[in-house]
Amino acid sequence: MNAPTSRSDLARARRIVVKVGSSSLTGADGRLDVAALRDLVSVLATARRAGRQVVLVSSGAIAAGLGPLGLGRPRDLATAQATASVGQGLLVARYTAAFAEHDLTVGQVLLTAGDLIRRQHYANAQRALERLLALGVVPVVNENDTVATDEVRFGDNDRLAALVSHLARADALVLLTDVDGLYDGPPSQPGTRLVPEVTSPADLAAVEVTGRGSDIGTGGMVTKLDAASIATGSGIPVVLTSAPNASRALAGDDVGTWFAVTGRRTSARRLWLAHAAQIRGRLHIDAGAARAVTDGKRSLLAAGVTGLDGEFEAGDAVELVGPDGVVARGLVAYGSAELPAMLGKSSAQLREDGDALPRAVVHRDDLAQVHRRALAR
Ligand SMILES: Nc1ncnc2c1ncn2[C@@H]1O[C@H](COP(=O)(O)OP(=O)(O)O)[C@@H](O)[C@H]1O
Ligand SMILES: N[C@@H](CCC(=O)OP(=O)(O)O)C(=O)O
Repeated sequence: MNAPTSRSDLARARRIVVKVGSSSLTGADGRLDVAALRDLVSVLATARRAGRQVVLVSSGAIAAGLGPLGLGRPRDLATAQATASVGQGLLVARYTAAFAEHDLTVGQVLLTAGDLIRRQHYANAQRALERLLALGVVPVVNENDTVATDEVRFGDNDRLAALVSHLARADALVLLTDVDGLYDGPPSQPGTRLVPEVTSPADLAAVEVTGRGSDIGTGGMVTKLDAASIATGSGIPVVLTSAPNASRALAGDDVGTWFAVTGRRTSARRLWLAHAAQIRGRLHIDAGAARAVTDGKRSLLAAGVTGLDGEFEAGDAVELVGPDGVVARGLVAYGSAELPAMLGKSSAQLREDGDALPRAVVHRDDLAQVHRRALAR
C-alpha cells in the first residue's frame, strides 16, 4: 500500500512493526510482567486475524533474566549480556505460549547492529523476515545483546525498530512505551502537554526531551525521536503511545503522537550511515567541498579537507563538518594517520607524493547527507 498519510489511514496498514519497550513489560519490581505481555499479544493476534502482518520488536530480555538470576539492574556489560542470555529464552518462551493461545507461531530473530550495515547480512535478514511473514509467523525481534559489544550496539531497541521497519518494508511503525505519547517536556514536570502530531520540524521546536528513560528502559524519548526520524525520513509513518493504547493505535484512533512521513525510502546503507553508525572522527572541509558533497552529491577529495579530529581507520564512519556545521557522514577511505599529509592537495600533487592512484577521501557512494535534523535531538 502507499504509506499512510494520516493517522486514520493506519487502519489500512497491512504490514506493521510494533516495538514494545522494557518499561511496558515490567512490573514495579523491575521484573517481567506476564499479564502485560499477554495483553499485548492478544491485540497483535487480533491484527493477525484481520489479515495484517505484524513484526514485534520486543525489549525485556534483561528484565526477564533478573528474577532467575536474583539480580538487580546490571551495571556492567558482561553481566547485562549474561542476564540477557538467560532472559531472552524466557521472554520468547512467554511469547510462544501467549501467541499459541491464539493459534499463532512466533519466530525469534536476534539482530546486531552489524547485521544492518553489511549488505549481505542485511539481505539475509530481509529474506528470513519475508519468509517468516509469508509463513504466517509473528517474528519477535530483539538486539542480540549477548554478543553485541559497547562499540557496535544499539542499546535501546527504538532505532533497531526503525531499521527493522525499513528492512521489512513496513507500512507503519508503532512505538509502545510507558507514556501515552510525546510531551512538550518530561511528563514528570507539571504542566507539560501531549503533542498530538508531528508533521514538520516546527512541531518539535518547543519540545524538550531527555535521554533518561524510566528506571528499566534505555534511551528515554531521545532514542524514540531518533527512531521516528529514521522511519519517517524513509517513508514510514510512526505512532508513539503507551502499550495499553496499542489496539486503538492499530485501528488509527486518535491516541498518542502521530509522526508524518518526511522523506522517501532510501538505501539501508545510507540510512545506517546517517542515523546509526558509530562516528570515529571528523573531517573539516571548506565551503566548496561542503557544496560539492551536498548539492552536487560528489565525492569528497583531499583538496577540500582542511583538518581532522579523532583516530580512525580506513572504512570507519566520520562526520564531514563544513563552515556551518555537520553536512554529511561517510565512510573514509584513509586512516587518520595517513590523512594529515594529504590535506588540501590536488590529485596531481598526491601523485607527485607517490600515491599512484589517489582515491577520494570519501566516495560519493559512501556518503549520507545530514539534513539539519528533521527531528531535533
Ligand atoms: N518529552 C517527553 N515526552 C514523553 N516522555 C518523555 C519525554 N522526555 C523524557 N521522557 C521519558 O521517556 C520515558 C520512556 O523512555 P524509556 O524508559 O526508554 O521507554 P521504553 O522502555 O519504552 O523504551 C518516559 O517514561 C518519560 O519519562
Ligand atoms: N535488548 C534489551 C533492550 C534494552 C532496553 O532497555 O530497551 P528499551 O526498553 O526499548 O529502551 C533487552 O531486551 O533487555
